[in-house]
Amino acid sequence: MAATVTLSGRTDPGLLASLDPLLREWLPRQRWFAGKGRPVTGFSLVAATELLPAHTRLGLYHLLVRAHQPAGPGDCYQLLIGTREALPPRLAPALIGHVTQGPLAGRTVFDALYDTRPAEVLLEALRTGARIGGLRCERDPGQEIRSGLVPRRLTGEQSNSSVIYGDTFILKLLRRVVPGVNPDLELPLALAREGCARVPAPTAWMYGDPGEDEGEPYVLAVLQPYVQGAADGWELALRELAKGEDFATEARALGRATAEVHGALARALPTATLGQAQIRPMVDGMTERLDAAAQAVPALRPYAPALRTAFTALADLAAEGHTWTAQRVHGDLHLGQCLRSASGEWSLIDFEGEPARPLAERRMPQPTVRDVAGMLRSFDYAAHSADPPSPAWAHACRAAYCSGYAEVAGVDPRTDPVLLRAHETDKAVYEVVYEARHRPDWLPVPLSAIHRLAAPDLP
Ligand SMILES: Nc1ncnc2c1ncn2[C@@H]1O[C@H](COP(=O)(O)OP(=O)(O)O)[C@@H](O)[C@H]1O
Ligand SMILES: O=P(O)(O)O[C@H]1O[C@H](CO)[C@@H](O[C@H]2O[C@H](CO)[C@@H](O)[C@H](O)[C@H]2O)[C@H](O)[C@H]1O
Repeated sequence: MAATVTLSGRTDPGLLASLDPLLREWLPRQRWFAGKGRPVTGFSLVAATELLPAHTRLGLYHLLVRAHQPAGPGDCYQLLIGTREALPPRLAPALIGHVTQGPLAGRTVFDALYDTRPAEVLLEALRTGARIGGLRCERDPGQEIRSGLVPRRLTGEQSNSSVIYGDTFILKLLRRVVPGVNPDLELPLALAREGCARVPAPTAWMYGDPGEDEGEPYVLAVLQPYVQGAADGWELALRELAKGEDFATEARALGRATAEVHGALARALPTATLGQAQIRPMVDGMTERLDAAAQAVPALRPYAPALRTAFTALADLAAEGHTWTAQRVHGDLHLGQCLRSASGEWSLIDFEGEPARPLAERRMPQPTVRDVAGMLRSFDYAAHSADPPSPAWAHACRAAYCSGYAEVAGVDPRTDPVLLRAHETDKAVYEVVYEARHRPDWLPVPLSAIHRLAAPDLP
């Protein structure tokens, strides 16, 4: 590991000032930038660690940078910034820009996750349990990490950024970070302790010291075994749809896998009973999200009154004295979070929850139907992304998934239609906002579901 120097934003204000104009251009263009649609008005440095000396052939900074935007304190992002005199052509897509002022004047800066050496530096830090300035790595002593594994950046649309090492491990570098326990590490660790093999067990992870006035460290990165030769559920579903094949057998297996993970989470972490006092704020949250979504996406507005009845029906049941069990759940389960290994076994990944929600909310016990609703929506998504759309395919998958779930959990999610409809509606509303913000071309897919959910009794 190279010698390291810890810098502090407060003692080296020139560093961020020199990057500022470049980051203003580059950051909002990144898929993982959460503040789309609002201008970035400035940056402040939460932490800076020099991992490779800045003025050598390849310099490397680890930065936690707060991007200020109108309304609110702004989000904190994890950046791995490489500096070189010039970029070789292979790194052209990683370009952030050419620095003209301050301590890095004359250097070209780039997203260092595209480069091999910075990715090797990260793995080495994790392998050795390094402490570098405010960065602190920990690892599972029971899992071996060989040195010298060759890194390659995962391409594709992601909420974070990942690097695969020699087809053995995958490292997820969280991009928008908040201080505190992150379910993307917390839940897989708990499941590993419980002996649940449906989720890759974390091998090593990295924390960042909190900034001033922040109590808890940041979880910055998680390394886990790479499921070799895996295909994700979304790819597989689209492939079968294109061939006109049904997916019910896989959907059933996915239902069983989901129920196994839920069972292990219920054993590993606290559960709760939800009565009126807990359902009321849950329903208020769903209603507020719907109102905010209707505000942001005009196409949703005509449906809002009918969608609201899905939430009031749940509140009414609670008022009559119904109670529900809640536990920790995945929180953002969809086909893309399910990996089928070469041997046909399903694993679940990405326990971060819905990235836009506050951490405390994502860590609260919830009805397991939240995840079931996510998967049911996903079958619908696949069927309505197909040309022509295939509602019958979605219907068969949804039924098979619920049956598979019931085989393991002992309870079929369809036996509580009010709870299920409220969660599916909440999910579809989330998707409308997500697509409007990130992939406007996809907006018709959740909107078609909104149309159906608003008129549940139509054939
Ligand atoms: N353990 C794993 N084995 C194989 N591929 C993985 C593994 N974990 C993640 N992936 C791949 O990486 C992609 C992104 O991972 P994910 O945890 O969903 O990140 P993000 O939060 O950025 O969406 C997944 O869609 C999957 O293709
Ligand atoms: O990036 P994440 O995997 O954490 O999740 C976000 O992006 C997903 C899209 O990549 C989005 O999922 C939606 O689109 C999927 C098809 O691409 C579909 O299978 C899902 O059912 C649908 O929700 C997810 O909502 C978002 O949080």
